[in-house]
Amino acid sequence: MTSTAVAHGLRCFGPQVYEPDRPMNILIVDDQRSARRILASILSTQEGLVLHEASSLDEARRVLTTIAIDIALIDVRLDVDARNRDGLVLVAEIREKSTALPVVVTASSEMEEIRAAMRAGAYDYILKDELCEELVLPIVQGLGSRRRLEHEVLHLRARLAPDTGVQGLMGSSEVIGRLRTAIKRVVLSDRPVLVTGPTGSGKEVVVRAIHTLGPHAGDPLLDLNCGAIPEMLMESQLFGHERGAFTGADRRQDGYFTAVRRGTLFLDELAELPLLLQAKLLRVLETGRFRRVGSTTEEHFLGRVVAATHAQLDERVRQGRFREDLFHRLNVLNVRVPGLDERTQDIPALVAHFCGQQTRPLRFSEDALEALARRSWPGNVRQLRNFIDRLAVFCEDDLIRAETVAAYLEPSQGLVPMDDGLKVMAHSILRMPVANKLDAIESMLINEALALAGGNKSGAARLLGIGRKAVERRLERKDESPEAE
Ligand SMILES: Nc1ncnc2c1ncn2[C@@H]1O[C@H](COP(=O)(O)OP(=O)(O)OP(=O)(O)O)[C@@H](O)[C@H]1O
Repeated sequence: MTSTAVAHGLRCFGPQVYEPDRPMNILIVDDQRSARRILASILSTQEGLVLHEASSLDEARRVLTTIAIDIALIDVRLDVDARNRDGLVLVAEIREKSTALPVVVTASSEMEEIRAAMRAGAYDYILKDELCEELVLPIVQGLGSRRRLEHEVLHLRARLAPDTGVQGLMGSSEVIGRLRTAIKRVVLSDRPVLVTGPTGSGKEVVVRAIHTLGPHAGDPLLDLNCGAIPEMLMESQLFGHERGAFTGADRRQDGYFTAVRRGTLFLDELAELPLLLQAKLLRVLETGRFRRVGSTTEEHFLGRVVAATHAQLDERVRQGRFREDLFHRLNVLNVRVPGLDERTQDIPALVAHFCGQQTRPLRFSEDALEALARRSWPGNVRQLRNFIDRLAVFCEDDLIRAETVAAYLEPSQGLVPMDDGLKVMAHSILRMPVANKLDAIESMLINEALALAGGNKSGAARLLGIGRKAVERRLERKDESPEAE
């Protein structure tokens, strides 16, 4: 086998990486070197193509496992034996397991073979007795345009995402903007994704957006809670099982790895996955293959794994409760969903969204929204949603005011604890476009305190929690500073 491109090291038969500007990978499969050379010399006149060659079915499979092949030109007979039809086997396998576009290369006298190839899913055929630029290049160029269009559609879909796939993700803060960008980036790859963030922050919403925006949104999104079922049962749910594999296995059963097809397998609460299954999952991610319980035959996993956890996985690794190699494998594409306290600016949009889901009209006054922003939300967006659901049931007024918020909040849900409150404040101050933030904040605080105390320095000092002299010193310093002139 010769391969002029660096292998992408991807995970399964027909890996997909959507990069519109990358060169087109062409695989020439023929047992005769001279035939491969002729095709290669015709194609080498074209820019933007990277050629790969394979002389047998097995070699072709190996190339397809490691390189994102776009077009495969396949001789039907891959052996001196005239009965050999390995090329047709390859066409069928490619259509089942890959996004490569197969084209058969055969003699014009073999009409039956051509028909069989088209039935197996070949996109076109090239006649061996007419191998020339005029006939080969239009086919390859046509399929190349098709592939580029597919890539472009994916990119455009991802760019238009604010109005489509991430529409369930409410909020307009900078933080949520960055989250949307991260989602759109990971959609362009087919590697596993790890979604992290505190409980109730919206990890599942993010996983759904990744699936919806991806190229296989029409295939299933299956979710499995790794902490909810016993290990044995989980293994058979994930991998499927053969008839008689264990007591009660009275028929062969597909698992999630099969049923998901090219869709998304969402492993929720990943940190709870038992160690044995962690090893098995790693193998699937590395080889793209798995075995049912009780089977000796390997099958291909075609979908994408997206895992979520609110646990600190690196901490679990240190404790020996989570495999380091699996952590690194998954952590390549990490999407972090921030907690609600990091994006209190999103509260009005979230409130409007959840109010819109009620069966009665409900709205919040400005001061009520401010009161919500001052509270801590350890249960994050889920807790906010539950709070609004509760108000919708128990509160008679349609307009919610700050007093109502205070009355209906759970007693345990006090104001933001002082440290946390200061932290949230510090986060937003640090993002402000102000040159000297420390000075700006100090003078703002002093001015506010003076205004509240009616210009009385002692009153302002009491509000600030410092002495009157300290207030005066700071006011003098302010007057002397160059900006004050
Ligand atoms: N940005 C958001 N916009 C709209 N709804 C949201 C948003 N984030 C979360 N939600 C809603 O909040 C609730 C909790 O979200 P979700 O289940 O995605 O959280 P999670 O992080 O997966 O929680 P857990 O860690 O407990 O599994 C859901 O009802 C979800 O629809």
